[in-house]
Amino acid sequence: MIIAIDGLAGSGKTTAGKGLAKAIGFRFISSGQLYRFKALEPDVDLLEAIKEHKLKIEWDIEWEGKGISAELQREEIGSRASEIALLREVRDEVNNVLRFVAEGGNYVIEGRDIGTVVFPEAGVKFFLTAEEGVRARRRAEQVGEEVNIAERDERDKKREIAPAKAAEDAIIIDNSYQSVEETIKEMEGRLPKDEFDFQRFLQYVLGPPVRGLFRIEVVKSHPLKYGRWILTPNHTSAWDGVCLAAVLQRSAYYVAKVELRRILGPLLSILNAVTIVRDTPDLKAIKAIRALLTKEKIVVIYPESKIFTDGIMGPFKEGAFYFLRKRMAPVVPVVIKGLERITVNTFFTRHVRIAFLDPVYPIDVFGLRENDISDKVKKLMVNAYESM
Ligand SMILES: Nc1ncnc2c1ncn2[C@@H]1O[C@H](COP(=O)(O)OP(=O)(O)OP(=O)(O)O)[C@@H](O)[C@H]1O
Ligand SMILES: Nc1ccn([C@@H]2O[C@H](COP(=O)(O)O)[C@@H](O)[C@H]2O)c(=O)n1
Repeated sequence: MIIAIDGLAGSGKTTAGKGLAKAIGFRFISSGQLYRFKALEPDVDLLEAIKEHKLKIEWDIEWEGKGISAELQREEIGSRASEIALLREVRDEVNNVLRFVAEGGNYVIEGRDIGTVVFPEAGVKFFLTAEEGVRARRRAEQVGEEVNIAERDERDKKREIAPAKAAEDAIIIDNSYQSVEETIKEMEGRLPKDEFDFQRFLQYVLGPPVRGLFRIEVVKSHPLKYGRWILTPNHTSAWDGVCLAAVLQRSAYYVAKVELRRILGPLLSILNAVTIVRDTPDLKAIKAIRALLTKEKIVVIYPESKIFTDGIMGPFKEGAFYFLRKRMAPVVPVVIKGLERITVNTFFTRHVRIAFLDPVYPIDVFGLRENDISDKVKKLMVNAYESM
């Protein structure tokens, strides 16, 4: 999901955008930083640098392994950036890079034309504004020098290509007299929520007893309330899907082998399962998963594809990482420990621990093959399992 934040200089796009991204577990990109980088290094081909992993633009810009945000923040660079931002070829280059990096990810992206030009299909669009005097004072405090914000506003608003303006469907927030926290809270309150379904009902009703019965402890969490995610848990028991559902704040769509339909029948659909024929490229299932991700849902795919009861993870099938390599969604590796070799005698003495590892985004694995991606994620999961 893309959340676009546009607005004029000093309206708080970067500060509130980063805060929102942290609160909801998304990554953040400042497009202004890219224009600033282009002003500083005009000869660098941005897309090539990204593909070679030399330029990192998420959160703060890193160039050849070095953070350069302080340098980019200088007023002189900001002013030069707003001049080169008038040029069509520079805008096209920056926009291509933004679209390339963000494809299939969950991002908050700030700028002047994110909702109007770069991502007109963004899931939510905000336009932040504040009185000119307030913005000028904020900017001056940030850079420690007097700032002519009116001149920059004029250039950004009146330029012919992609002028800074609110998209027709943008939510406009005037934060002149708001704290940063109030602005973030207001934005989060405007994000689209999932519709209530049967699985969500079960999570409400059965979540607390299941958490109590298995003494579930989430040892590492990641916010998953919004956006599209693929969860790839290890599979030690038929109960791990139940334990996972009991700690999620949303419904998830479980990818299950088609044979389960014979046992569970229509209950499978009510529980949001997507059935898959194993060991073949099941195009129907791939299409169904792609559609769910486009609708910003959570999909659970077991990379081992069957249960390994003894706590030693089995070989990972590459299919789970197809959607990551095809840039459709980030993967959150999930490690579940404490359900191994479950028997009637040990059922009531379980202490289940669950870790949601840091998400792996399509851009992180650009250039890797599916089996390299699967090895990389398995290594992360095995290390986490052994340390839990
Ligand atoms: N309600 C608020 N929301 C966001 N930022 C605020 C708010 N109140 C004060 N600020 C302050 O405003 C300053 C300017 O914010 P920020 O740099 O995020 O603006 P910006 O819109 O990204 O500006 P630019 O486009 O020039 O980079 C920051 O120091 C921030 O702490
Ligand atoms: N989407 C964008 C983002 C920025 N610009 C131009 O870059 C200048 C620097 O941006 P900051 O947000 O870091 O201040 C800005 O003044 C704009 O001229 C842009 O055109 N489009």
